Amino acid sequence: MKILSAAQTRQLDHATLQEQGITSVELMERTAQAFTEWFLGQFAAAAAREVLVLCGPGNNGGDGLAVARLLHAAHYAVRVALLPADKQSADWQHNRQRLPAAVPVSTLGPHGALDAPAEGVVIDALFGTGLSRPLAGTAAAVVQQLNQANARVVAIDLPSGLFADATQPANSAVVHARHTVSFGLPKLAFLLPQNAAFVGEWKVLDIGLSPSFIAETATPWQYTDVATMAGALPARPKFSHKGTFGHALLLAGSRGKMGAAVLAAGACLRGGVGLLTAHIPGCGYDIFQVSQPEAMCLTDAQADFISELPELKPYQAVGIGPGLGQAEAGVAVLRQLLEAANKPAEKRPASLHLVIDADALNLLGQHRELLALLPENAVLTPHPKEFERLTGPARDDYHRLDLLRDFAQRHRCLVLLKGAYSCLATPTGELHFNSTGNAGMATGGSGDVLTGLMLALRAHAQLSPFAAARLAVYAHGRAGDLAAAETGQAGLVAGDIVRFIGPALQELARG
Ligand SMILES: NC(=O)C1=CN([C@@H]2O[C@H](COP(=O)(O)OP(=O)(O)OC[C@H]3O[C@@H](n4cnc5c(N)ncnc54)[C@H](OP(=O)(O)O)[C@@H]3O)[C@@H](O)[C@H]2O)[C@@H](O)CC1
Ligand SMILES: [K+]
Repeated sequence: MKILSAAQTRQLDHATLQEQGITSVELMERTAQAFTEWFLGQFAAAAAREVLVLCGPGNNGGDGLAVARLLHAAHYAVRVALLPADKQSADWQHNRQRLPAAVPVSTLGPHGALDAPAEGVVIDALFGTGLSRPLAGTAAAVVQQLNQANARVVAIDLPSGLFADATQPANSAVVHARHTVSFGLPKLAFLLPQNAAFVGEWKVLDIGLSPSFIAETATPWQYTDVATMAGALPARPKFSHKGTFGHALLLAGSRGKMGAAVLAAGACLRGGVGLLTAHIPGCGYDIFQVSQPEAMCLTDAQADFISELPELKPYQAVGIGPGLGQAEAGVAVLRQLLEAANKPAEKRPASLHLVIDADALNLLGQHRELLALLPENAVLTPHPKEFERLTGPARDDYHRLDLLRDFAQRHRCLVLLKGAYSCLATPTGELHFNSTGNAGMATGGSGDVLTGLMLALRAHAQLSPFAAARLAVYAHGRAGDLAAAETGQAGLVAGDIVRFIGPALQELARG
């Protein structure tokens, strides 16, 4: 699913009107009906039936007026408060006229009490995608009052004061919504941690916006949802054997961190790899063999950390990082691996796929000269701190996305920035935000599980580097969601994610 800019969203609205031969008032009515239907489902309890709708001067306010009329018709106790303005949009005026006289209407002032319903809901229809500058004056005062009242706020389209696709100045007034209900496509702002307190739970409702305009419009931002991923895992051919699904090598573990190697290996095996060999420090041999009998095991000359790179010929994919530690010997191993992957094709296995994570990323951050050796389509899986060690600090989440895009393009690699909406950057400059996963997965070992699953899918001959990476992050999140349904988020541990990789992949299998 694409994510469009605020400007493209306006064009999409216009294209929809032209294509479907409807007026903007009719589209506004469709929008208000979709919102109201969602609202009735969400707030059916008697106590929630007192509603204050705050309306700005544009079409977002027009949506609010139409919603007020529809909720009044559904027997909610609705009040409307208008933001004073020099002019209102034509569709706003249309819906103002249609508002039944029985709905009380007041005008907001900078000092007047907001009088938010204690048990009910405030609908924020002050500003949407037409926000052209930070809020000031009465609008800012109203938003501050609203936030202080700690009211249950539902924002229409966007929390007022929040830009759809750009950062707003620090300390500017933005509504803190419990729910944000938007239309057609998600907005970039919803996916960034810095906006979490403003956006709350978000939802996108289908209002039949022009599919052809969406298909033809170019955007770097994509949202990987369930529809995107249907059938993403190729079926296993009947006459396949273990070689069909690749032989992966995992370089992982150090004294005290063998669990990372065990978890990554488990995820790789559950990810459907044909064969897995792990190269681990000597101290981990018994631990590893006992806990992962399906994997083969090579031990390093060193007992406590990895100091050697094994012969790479048998493998299609190599994963390095989980529990590696930051011993200096790891730098030489990483350098040798990158050099081997860069050697001319006849001297190394065809298409050696690399997955680089955790301590291997920290080593890269400490030795940035190694970045020049990254082979094309290597996948790096940093969390924001690890990413910062590679690129330097970001000013805000939008700047971080710029750094991410730039890094992936410059080094021609895939970079997965992990977070609530993990973002996969491609060498061609696309940013794919993942939709699965939950806060229970913010727990030790979760990243190691992702590395193992990523490794399995990169070893899979039928998946392109990008398809494998996107599938891995989606399935990892989905496995976490299935696990949390059983354990709850607090009780979820990384091993639970491994257990649910099979069911998650099964949902995504091509029929
Ligand atoms: N078009 C359609 O068919 C559909 C549209 N839909 C709905 O319309 C919404 C977009 O509507 P919109 O474009 O009218 O913008 P909106 O956010 O209401 O505000 C614009 C007004 O606010 C003003 N203004 C801006 N910033 C300000 C500030 N800081 N402080 C004070 N004033 C400020 C601005 O004035 P100006 O910038 O010109 O000075 C202008 O007067 C969209 O989010 C969705 O809810 C849906 O129903 C789907 C169908
Ligand atoms: K709004």
